[in-house]
Order: sequence, then structure tokens, then C-alpha cells
Amino acid sequence: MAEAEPLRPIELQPQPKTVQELAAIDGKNVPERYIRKADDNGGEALDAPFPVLDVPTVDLQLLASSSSGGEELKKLRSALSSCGCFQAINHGITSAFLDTLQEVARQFFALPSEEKKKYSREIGSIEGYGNDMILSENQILDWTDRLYLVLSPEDKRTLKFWPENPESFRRILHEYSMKLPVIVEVILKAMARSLDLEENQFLQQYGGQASMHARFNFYPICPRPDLALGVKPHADGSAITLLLQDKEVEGLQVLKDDQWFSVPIIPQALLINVGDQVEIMSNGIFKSPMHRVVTNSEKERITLAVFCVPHPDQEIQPVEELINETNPRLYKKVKDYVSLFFQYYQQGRKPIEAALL
Ligand SMILES: O=C(O)CCC(=O)C(=O)O
Ligand SMILES: [Fe+2]
Repeated sequence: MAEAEPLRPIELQPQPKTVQELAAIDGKNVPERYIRKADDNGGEALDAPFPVLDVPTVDLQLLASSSSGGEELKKLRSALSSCGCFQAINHGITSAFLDTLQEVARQFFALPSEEKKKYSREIGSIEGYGNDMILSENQILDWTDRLYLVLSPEDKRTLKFWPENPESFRRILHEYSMKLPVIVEVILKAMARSLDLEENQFLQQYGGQASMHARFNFYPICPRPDLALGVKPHADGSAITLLLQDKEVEGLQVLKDDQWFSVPIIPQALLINVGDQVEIMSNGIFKSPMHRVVTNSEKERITLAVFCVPHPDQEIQPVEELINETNPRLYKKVKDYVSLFFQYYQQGRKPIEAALL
């Protein structure tokens, strides 16, 4: 099946232990494979205090009704063309529901290893419970365990990876997945309007057969936040990503003007970030931000990222109206960007460069 391909990168060897298990064995050191070189960070310590990024807050209710030139649209445009992300509030999902979602995620990761391993991913496959894949011999690993699940289309779900413990996990995650498409639509339409485009310009390319992939990220307490990263620097290969941050523990950082900034928490907000595919559609006006996650020596952290991804047969390219003499076309037409993404990612290259003209 052609569209299963992107989910099958070449994994060299399985890792027997999850990070949670490693952390429980030795609470003082991190294994060699997780240690980053000092110059990885331009000489700056990973656990240094970082400046806080001023991430704009956008009210989705206002955004949906905002017409060209409106305040909320201006905020959106400026956010996406500067830091590439914004905090979405008034998105229609209640605080109580988000609390429940966070709670079932917490309960899952708190289960004994044997129980979680019933949902283990298979070698070379992304879906399921597990740790960072080893894709190259000298890869430095991320201090994180994950549960990766295809949410939609529903017939592409692999239920054997969906936890049955806690008992309400499947129902809550399913409910969440039902609440997201309208949010994605409001955002993609507003993105187009904010650039004075007909509002369906991005939505059309996103297409009617797009999928949503959920990644629960669990970051165990790390004895050496100065040496390890929760997630290495990367940009998302999605069209957009919806991130539910931990309510209490920070860790996400975004690169802006060659400086790392930490992303503040707004409880109950969804952090929306531009993925490479919207950067391509917008001909580079909207930025798919480089981001990473730092670790914490006192508290664990749990987040839920949902990647919104066009169907692999869908052609993605810069919207014609955004190209002119002063703004030449920057990107080629691409298809199946997620496959391209993995090939480049494995070679340690920046995937969006493959789409540059
Ligand atoms: O956990 C976070 O704050 C971000 C995770 C992330 O960047 C991802 O899952 O792609
Ligand atoms: Fe990410």
C-alpha cells in the first residue's frame, strides 16, 4: 500500500529500554547515546535560562468571523510570518475536556512497563508505544518515550496500538479527534484570508483526504538537562501541528533569529505551529519554525502533538497569487512530503531544502 511507505523509515536496531526505564535504573547519569556535544548548541549550555518567546495569542472565535484587515487576522499573519506559531484560545474545546485528555495520557504513561509494552511499536514502524528510532550509527537519542497513533481517517487507525488502559483512553482520544477538524478548517481559511487570498486556497491543497496523527510525548525526569535534549531540533513535516502542552512543565523552545526562546504555557490553549507544507503553500511567507525540547531534572512532562498531513497523492505548491516579480517562487511542487521528510531527516539534512527551487 503506497501510503503506508512514509511510516516505514529504516530502523537499524531496536532499543530494548524505554527512557522511562533508563531513568528508573540510574537517577544520576544519562547513557552515552543521549549526550549531546557542547558545540551542538553554539556553545550555549542546554540548561541555561533562555529568553521567553512572545507567542501571540489568537482568539479562534474572533478569527473565524474576522474579515480582511481585521485585528485577529493581522495578529495571525504577523505571528506566522515571524515565529511561525501562535497560542489558539477560544477554540471551542472545554478546559474540563482537555484536563481529562491530559489525565488519561498521564495514567497511561504511569502504567507498569509490561502493560505499556502491549502497545509497543514494531521495528521500523512509527505507530505504537516506544522510544526514539535509531536511524544512523552516530545518532544522538532523544530523552523521550512516545505513543504514536493515526487518528484519522478512522479506517486507517490501528486499534491494537490504542491503549485500553486507562479504560476511557480510546473514547477520550476519539472525542478529541472529532473536535479538531473544525479548528483546522478555521485556521487554514484564516491563514488564506490573512494574505488576502480567497479563503479556500490553503484548504484546497490540504485536501479532503488529509490525515491526523497523534504523538503523545512523555519526557521522564532527566538527571542531566545540561547534556540531553527531549527532542532534537526539527521542523514539523505537517501542514500544521496542534500541540497541547503540559499544563505545568515548560520545555519547548523555538529558534528565532538564530536564538533559542522558550515557549510559555497558556493552560488550555493549543499551540499551533506552521509545518513545512504550509511554508511551501505560502511560498515561505509563513515560517515552519525549528523547535526542540529541553529536559527537566525535577518534573516529568507530557504533551500531545497532532500532525495534520495532506494525503500523499495531494500536490503541494506555492499559491500562484503569492508569486510575483518581487516575490519569486521559492518551492517546487511536492507530493508525499512526509516520505521526502524522512529521507532527508535520516541524512541529517533539513527536509524543506528538498523542496527549494
Ligand atoms: O513536546 C513538545 O513540546 C513538542 C513536541 C514536538 O515538537 C513534536 O512532537 O513534534
Ligand atoms: Fe515538532
